[in-house]
Amino acid sequence: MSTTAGAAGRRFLVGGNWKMNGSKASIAELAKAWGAAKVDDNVEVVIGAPALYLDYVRQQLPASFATAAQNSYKVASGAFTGEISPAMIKDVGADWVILGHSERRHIFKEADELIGEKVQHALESGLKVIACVGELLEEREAGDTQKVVDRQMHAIAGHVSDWSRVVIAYEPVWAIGTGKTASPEQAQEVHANIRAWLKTNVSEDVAAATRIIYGGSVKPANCVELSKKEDVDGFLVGGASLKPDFVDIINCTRA
Ligand SMILES: O=C(CO)COP(=O)(O)O
Repeated sequence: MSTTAGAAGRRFLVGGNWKMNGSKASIAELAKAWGAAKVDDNVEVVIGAPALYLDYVRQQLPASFATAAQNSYKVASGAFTGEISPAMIKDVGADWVILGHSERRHIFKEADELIGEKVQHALESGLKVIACVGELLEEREAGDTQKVVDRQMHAIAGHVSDWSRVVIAYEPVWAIGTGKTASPEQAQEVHANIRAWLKTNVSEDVAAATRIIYGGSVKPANCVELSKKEDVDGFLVGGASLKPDFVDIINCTRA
């Protein structure tokens, strides 16, 4: 899609996923750079910060940037050492949570069903959700990309009460942190298939309205071409969201 609200009317969304990176000093520096930059205000920006810094990030970032946690548990409170809840995320002023990221799935062994339960509880608690799907390299090479993504979509969709608060992030695992971006054609193919899956399994309206964003080695140098694809409604950016020129990615549909 070449404009910030294309023919389908989906607002372009650029998310930053800082993962386990940053410090108070680096956050203050980034916030200063971004605050001084010219940012396309048609684009929705969501910054996923480490939970510990959410409160600080909310204070530092421009008010138009929303904030996200990178994970949350499936209940509001209780004896779950080390976990955080959607209620806590909201309490510190963040509106979003990223769930089902491939690092949660593969390093921390989160299963489809748990991710579905987390999505359900986050939505019931009033958060907006960036729900991630994506295949491993061996799954792509075996020709199983769509089978894997469909299975992950099924586990998420069964728990969604309000699709207007869900964004799907397609992040092929082989493209994350590797410098190997999916080509615009590869991204478009999977995004179109996800939209078709939504049409068949949820509804035509949800399929048309839901934003499907791409993640995996997105940077200023490749974001413009990716953004031109019809079913690419934004990005979830890892490493490049820790740099001042992340604003070039936010502004990519103006390029
Ligand atoms: O995992 C990602 C975003 O959630 C992508 O990370 P990179 O942009 O560093 O490849």
